Amino acid sequence: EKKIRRIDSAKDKSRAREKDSERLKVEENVFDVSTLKILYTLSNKGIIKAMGGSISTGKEANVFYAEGPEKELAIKIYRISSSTFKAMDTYIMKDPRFTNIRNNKRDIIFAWTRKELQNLKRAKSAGVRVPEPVLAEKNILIMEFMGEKEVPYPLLKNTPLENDEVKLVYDTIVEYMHLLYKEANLVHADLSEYNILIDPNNITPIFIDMGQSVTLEHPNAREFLYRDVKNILRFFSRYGIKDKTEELLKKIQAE
Ligand SMILES: N#C/C(=C\c1ccncc1)C(=O)NCc1ccccc1
Repeated sequence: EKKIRRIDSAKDKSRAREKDSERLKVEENVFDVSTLKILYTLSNKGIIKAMGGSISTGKEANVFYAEGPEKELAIKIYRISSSTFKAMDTYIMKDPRFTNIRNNKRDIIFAWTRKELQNLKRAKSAGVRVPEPVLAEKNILIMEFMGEKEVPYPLLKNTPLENDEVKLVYDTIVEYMHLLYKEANLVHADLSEYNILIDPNNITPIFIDMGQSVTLEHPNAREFLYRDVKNILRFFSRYGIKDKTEELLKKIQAE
């Protein structure tokens, strides 16, 4: 009995160590010197009062919680050593808003960060619920924190919907896709249950991650819209939603 307990606790310890090293590794390679300098400057300007922990990590960026002078903030830091900047290439090089940037990694990542800020602003003014954009500085994007007391709102992926909530959430997502298209002239281009938060106070959707969003002038805009529609229909089919792809595409592109 004692022996087993000892083994268990040893296992727990090694698991904890692994977790810490994992977290350290993640945070290590996103906080390069130039990024730290910017964070330091932003904190001297009073824009960031205190940095919190990591909210989510992706291949190309990390999102951290931070305390702002008034509200809670989310700080999205794009990794300069990001390996997926090749993918960014496709989205940004054909975007008429960014044709003139030099084809080097840092400039692409800085342009991408500015693009996410611009896209959030356009989405917001079109009436789509997104985190309030604050500023973009090199590879750092500051936006409103969507959550409460350091706990981010859950992803749609992790939010079981009651029957009487499904239609409202689905219709709001479709309305936001329509507003993005007609008013903001944008396609999200990575829309899925992984990039929609649900505000638990009123079960309403919030679109996040618009770095890859493209204007309708982008040669692949319709293909990206088609993919977004397929993702949303696939997810809501589990709740019995049976809209057809063509039908939804028409609704989103309608006057
Ligand atoms: N923006 C954002 C996110 C959350 C968020 C939460 C609360 N308030 C604002 C934003 C987020 O997790 N994005 C996913 C992601 C994609 C790529 C790299 C890292 C993380």
